[in-house]
This record gives sequence, structure tokens and C-alpha cells, in this order.
Amino acid sequence: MIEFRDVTKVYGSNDTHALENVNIKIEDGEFVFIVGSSGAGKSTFLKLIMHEEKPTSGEVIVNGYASTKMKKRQVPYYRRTMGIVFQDFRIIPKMSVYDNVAFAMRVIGTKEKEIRKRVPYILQLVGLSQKARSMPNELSGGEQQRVSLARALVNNPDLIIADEPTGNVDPEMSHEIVELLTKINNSGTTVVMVTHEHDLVRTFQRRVIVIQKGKVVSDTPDPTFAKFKTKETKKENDMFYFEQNVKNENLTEVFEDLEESDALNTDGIASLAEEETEGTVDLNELAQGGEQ
Ligand SMILES: Nc1ncnc2c1ncn2[C@@H]1O[C@H](COP(=O)(O)OP(=O)(O)OP(=O)(O)O)[C@@H](O)[C@H]1O
Repeated sequence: MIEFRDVTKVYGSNDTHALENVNIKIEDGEFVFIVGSSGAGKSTFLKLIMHEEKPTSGEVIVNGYASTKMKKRQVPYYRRTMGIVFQDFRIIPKMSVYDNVAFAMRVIGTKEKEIRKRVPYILQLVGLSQKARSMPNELSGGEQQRVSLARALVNNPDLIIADEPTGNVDPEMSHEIVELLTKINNSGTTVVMVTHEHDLVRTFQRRVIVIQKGKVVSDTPDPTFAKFKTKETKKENDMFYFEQNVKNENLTEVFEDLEESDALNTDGIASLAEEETEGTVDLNELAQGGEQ
């Protein structure tokens, strides 16, 4: 679980209040979109989760690790529990697709035998089996982002943090990437994704947290609330205007309702695996560590 307890983040260099008094809970197995205009504080929100930045006041607790108590030497171990995907891919140009993904396993000391089993499986999962030997400069933007996603997934994280993962790919590929994230989420992995793309938020109806000027101005835990007032995207900020804003409702109650209605599908691996009778994705195996 991710919990922000009255978190304020002020960047000392320019006294910018990037986040102010944020209180948020994200339960295990959720898929959450974080939206808001440029400079609103979205990346800061993710950096606090990753422990790349520390709160100025308040506390961020992720899977039992509290920001106020975490020791520097614990941070690398803590980050291993999450897979991180960035807008600019951040793959290593001099390594092949295979080695880029294998690298994430090598740095944590995984045995080569296991790497040789796991990497082809993950490349198959993201549809890049045919590109294993390619170098990054031989790939399209969408393919590079899928390498980045494969690298984020290969160590079987509990949590995927994605900072505008579709920012540099075309709309069709954006859709495919979020679809892939949805499947990963259905196997139990929590996904927190920052996006500017209204169409994705409209299409994949999930919890939407809106941050504006450092404050959470809207939170729609039930995806059915994430309906926009207008059918068309008319203005830059139209995702701020929902038909219903449940920000002030008791979120605990909402979550209880969600659990009862099975909307938080944390136990969906078996049913998903049954659905995947064709194609390359077998999330049952992913959840079990990629044994084939
Ligand atoms: N390291 C930093 N030092 C000083 N100010 C910073 C730093 N990082 C971010 N800020 C400021 O904090 C505010 C929030 O930035 P943040 O990057 O979290 O916004 P964002 O919502 O992710 O924006 P964008 O959509 O443009 O990426 C901005 O005013 C930004 O200029």
C-alpha cells in the first residue's frame, strides 16, 4: 500500500511548494492515473514514492517502508520492489534489447541461468521476441518503450511507477502500452501512471487522482465516476471536470465498496490466464516468476 500522510514538498532552491498537505491511500492491486497540468506536482508525487525526494513534512509509507525512517542503505533494496518506466525510455544505447532487460537482473545478482530463462519470457510478454538482438537505435519509439517496460517488469515488482510512459509514442502504441499495463495490473501488480493524455484516461476507466498546484483537487476511486462532463476533449484541462467528485467522501468506505464489488481485482490471475488462450501473454506464469 502507498500512503501519503499530510505530505508537503518544498524545493528549497526556489521555495517552490510542489505538493501541499497531500493525503492519499493507494491500495495494493490498484491502477491509478495521476493527471494535472504542467508543473502541478505529478512527478514530485512519483519521486516521493520512489524515495528520490523526501517530504519536507509529513510521511510517505510504501509497502511498510516509511520515508521518515528509511536509511540510505535501504533505498536500493526498497527500489527493487518497484519497476519504473519513464517518458524518455532511459534504455542503455550500447546494449542490445536482451542485454538491456538482462542488465536489470544482473545488477541485483541474479544467476545467468535464471536470466536466460526469464528475459525471453518477458520479451515475449511485451511482444519483442523478434527484436532481442536489436540495438536501441534500430527500434521505434513504441518498441523502445516496451524494452523499458520489460526492464521494469523483469524482476517481478509489486509496483509499477510510470511517468508519462506514452509521452513519446504514437496514439496506437500509447493504447497498447496502457493495455499491457492493465494486464500486468490484472495479475496483481499495482500501477501508478502519470499521464497528460485525456483519451487514455477516458478509454481505460480507472481511479483518477487530479493534482493542481500541488494539491489533490479530485480523486475518483470508483472508475465509473471518471466520466467527463464533455464528450470531446475541448480544452487543455477538461479532465478536471468530472460529473461527480468524490474527493470529500470517506475514502475508506469507498474502498470497502470496491472490494466487495470485486472492482479491485487483486485475485484475478487465474481468470486472466484462462482468458489468455491465444497470443503471447501468460500472466499466470509472470506472477509465478516467469517459469516456462
Ligand atoms: N528539483 C527541483 N528543484 C526546484 N524546483 C523543482 C524541482 N523539481 C520540480 N520543481 C518544481 O516543482 C513544481 C512541480 O514540479 P513537477 O515536476 O512535480 O510537476 P509535474 O506536474 O510533473 O509537471 P510536468 O507535467 O510538466 O512534468 C514545479 O513548479 C517545478 O518547477
